Order: sequence, then structure tokens, then C-alpha cells
Amino acid sequence: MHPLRIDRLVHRWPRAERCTLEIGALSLASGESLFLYGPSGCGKSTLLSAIAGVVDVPKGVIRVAEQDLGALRGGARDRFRVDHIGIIFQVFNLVPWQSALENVLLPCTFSQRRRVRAGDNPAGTARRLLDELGLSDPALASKPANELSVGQQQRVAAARALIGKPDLILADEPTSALDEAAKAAFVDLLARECAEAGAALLFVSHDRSLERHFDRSVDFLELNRSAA
Ligand SMILES: Nc1ncnc2c1ncn2[C@@H]1O[C@H](COP(=O)(O)OP(=O)(O)OP(=O)(O)O)[C@@H](O)[C@H]1O
Repeated sequence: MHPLRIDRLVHRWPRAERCTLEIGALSLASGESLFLYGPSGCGKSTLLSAIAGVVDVPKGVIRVAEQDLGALRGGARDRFRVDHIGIIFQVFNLVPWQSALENVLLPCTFSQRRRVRAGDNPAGTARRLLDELGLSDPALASKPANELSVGQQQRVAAARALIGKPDLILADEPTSALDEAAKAAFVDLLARECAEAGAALLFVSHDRSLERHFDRSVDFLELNRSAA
């Protein structure tokens, strides 16, 4: 089973002069981590949005866990996304008034698959993930997300993406607010947690200093013919 397989993908934003994406092929094996690097504005976030099924692609096929996303519509696509994909956004998109623990458990409230895969005690699993990601203090787990530091919020977002073992984790430059040492530590931890959960990791960034933490790295401008 491939967590991700992309074939001849083309995407153009409305009113854009040219295509943002023209990608021949890209695939990820289970447990594999891929670092996709490229300059600001080259289309990395657009690619992740297409894989997450939040923007439509008029041409090409995106398969997540062997499911063709183009064959799913509306609610079915939304359910598929939360069942199979964990997403760490550039801005973490935490629910600000909910505690760190409640934020981590969110996918389990929307997805039965994630709830079952989180084990008999999803709250215990959430605490373990927070602990492994460096938020072991119970006082932090019960704090509202908007009272956490940026680095702490990032760890909550990573735990939320990982809970219930989705097949694929998409990470959109989640380290931009951190200093060099914290960045490296976070990426290392994230790659390890993904490998342990058997999830494939697609991490996009402009910062090549992070490259060494991943199994494979690809230059977005080479992958994407529209940049040529
Ligand atoms: N919702 C949108 N509507 C129209 N155009 C968009 C939209 N989102 C992005 N774009 C355009 O698509 C191109 C690629 O943007 P994208 O955000 O994918 O780049 P990126 O590589 O992720 O950049 P960054 O590293 O700065 O986040 C840009 O020219 C941008 O203006």
C-alpha cells in the first residue's frame, strides 16, 4: 500500500497566468519521510492542499492510501481526509479556547477510524504523544491553546496530526517560528514519531538545513515542470 501516489497532476489557480502545478509523478512508501524544498511562492502549499483534497485538481490523479481523491465528493472526501491524513499547517490552526489535550483528541471526535486506532484510551494516547513530543507537564496539557508558546503549539499540532495513526502526515513549514536548535529537534522528533506510527511524512520547506532528518529529499522546482 502506498500512502501517496500522484500521477500527471495539473493545477491552475483562477485568473493565474500559468499553472502552479505540473507534476509528473510522486509517490511515498509507508513509513517513508520526504523533504520537498523550494523557494517561497513556488507552489508547495498548493500541492499539499491538493493532496489534502481542499483544492480540486482538474487533471491528474492523487491517490491517498490507494484511494483516488477525485472519485470522492464533498462530505465523503472530508471524512476520508480526517481518517487517513494528519496535517500540520504553517499556522497551526489549533482551536484557541480548547486545551492542548482536547486539540490533540479532535481527529478522534471526527473519525471513528482514528479513534479506534488511538487505542482503548485515546486520552492516554494523546498524553503519551504530548509527552514524547516534549510536553510532559500535565499543567500544559490542560492549558488553552492560545496560552501556549509557539513552540508548544507546534508540538500540539504535531500530536494532533499523529493521533490515530493516519497513513500520511502533511507538514507545511511548521518550523518557521523556531530557532535553529528547536527546529532540528522538532523535525527529528516528528520524523521518528511518523516512522514509529508507520505513517509516511511529506514535509515542505524552503529551509534546506532540515534536509538531513529525512529519508529522501526532492527539489520542488525539478519536480514541478511548470517552474521550468
Ligand atoms: N487561494 C489562492 N488563490 C489564488 N492563487 C493562489 C492561492 N493560493 C496560492 N496562490 C498562488 O499560487 C502560487 C503558489 O503559492 P503557494 O502558497 O503554493 O507557494 P509556497 O511554495 O507554499 O510558498 P511559501 O513557501 O511562501 O508558503 C503563488 O503564486 C500564490 O500567489
